[in-house]
Amino acid sequence: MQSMLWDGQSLSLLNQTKLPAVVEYLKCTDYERIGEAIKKLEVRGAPAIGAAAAFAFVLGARQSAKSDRLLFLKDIESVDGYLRSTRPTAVNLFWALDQMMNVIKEQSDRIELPNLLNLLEQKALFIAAEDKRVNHTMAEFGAALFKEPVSILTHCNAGALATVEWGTALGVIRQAFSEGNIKRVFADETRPLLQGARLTAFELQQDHIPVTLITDNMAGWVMKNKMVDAVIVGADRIAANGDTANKIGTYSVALLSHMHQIPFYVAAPASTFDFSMATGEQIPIEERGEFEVTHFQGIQSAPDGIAVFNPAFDVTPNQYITGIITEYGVLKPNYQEEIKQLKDKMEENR
Ligand SMILES: CSC[C@H]1O[C@H](OP(=O)(O)O)[C@H](O)[C@@H]1O
Repeated sequence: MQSMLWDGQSLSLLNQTKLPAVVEYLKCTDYERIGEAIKKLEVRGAPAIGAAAAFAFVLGARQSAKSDRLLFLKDIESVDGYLRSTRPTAVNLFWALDQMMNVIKEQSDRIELPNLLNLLEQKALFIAAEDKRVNHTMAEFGAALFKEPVSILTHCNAGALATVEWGTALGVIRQAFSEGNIKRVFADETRPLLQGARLTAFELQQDHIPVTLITDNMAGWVMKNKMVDAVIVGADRIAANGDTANKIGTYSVALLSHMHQIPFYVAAPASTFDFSMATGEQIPIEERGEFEVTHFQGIQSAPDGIAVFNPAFDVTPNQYITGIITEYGVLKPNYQEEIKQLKDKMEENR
């Protein structure tokens, strides 16, 4: 199941708001439509958002292509600005757009426009290919944590549908399953948009991985009853001290894991780290509309006019995180120092 497909002229996005009942691809031929898909969570998940934005940037650059170099640069700035405005929390969106803008800054006054457009497409393709490679590398490091069959709880969807392929948290689970070390996966349904019920349960069932769906308020009880050996979740932004933003409800799962002395792992590529943010206090938390909370599958489930608070993410302080699984290995506390070393490794690889 591919979250997106690039054919050289358009980006086809698997419409995740329709899953699991309907498998439908949206053929996007302009950057605004991809931006709209990110806003509406037709495509969602930090790495998937980053890759989709990179291809949107390619389409936007082609739409902006004109002989006047200054006008082209002005247009591309507005394409970049629009894409950056689509969702605020997943840093992969901004990381990917920085990668694309760097091509413009480094090359735009050195090469002809057709060659620049080709370079941009190569960069977007590289971002997508790297996501696939990184997910598999990270999965091997994560699976090595488990030497015998375990039951895992996960929250939201950090699978192939949240990335270009394979997944981060679900990538670790897929690898551990292939090594015979997954007994069962508990998937939190993940209110209000049900990424766990609609997407994680769907992905794992498709892969014949034993998955049990639970409502979010059951996580504590399955832990209390010793039905969970470890928790693995994804991430949308990790601060320089290891504080991690992820889907709303993750913080509660982390506290429950701590209370029940269950290892709590975050799985995320290096592109999810925000080295400019000292702690999680500074991570912008997206707030979404009330309809998502007052309606369940389109049916009103709360009184008219009720006040609603709908933060799409929360932040788990680093002290509740047992390890952060990356393509560079599993980071352990003291995260400040380990994340600095990760940053140095990234710069060496550049
Ligand atoms: C592999 S990152 C997935 C990450 O993104 C999800 O948020 P959303 O569905 O709103 O894009 C959730 O936080 C996942 O853990």
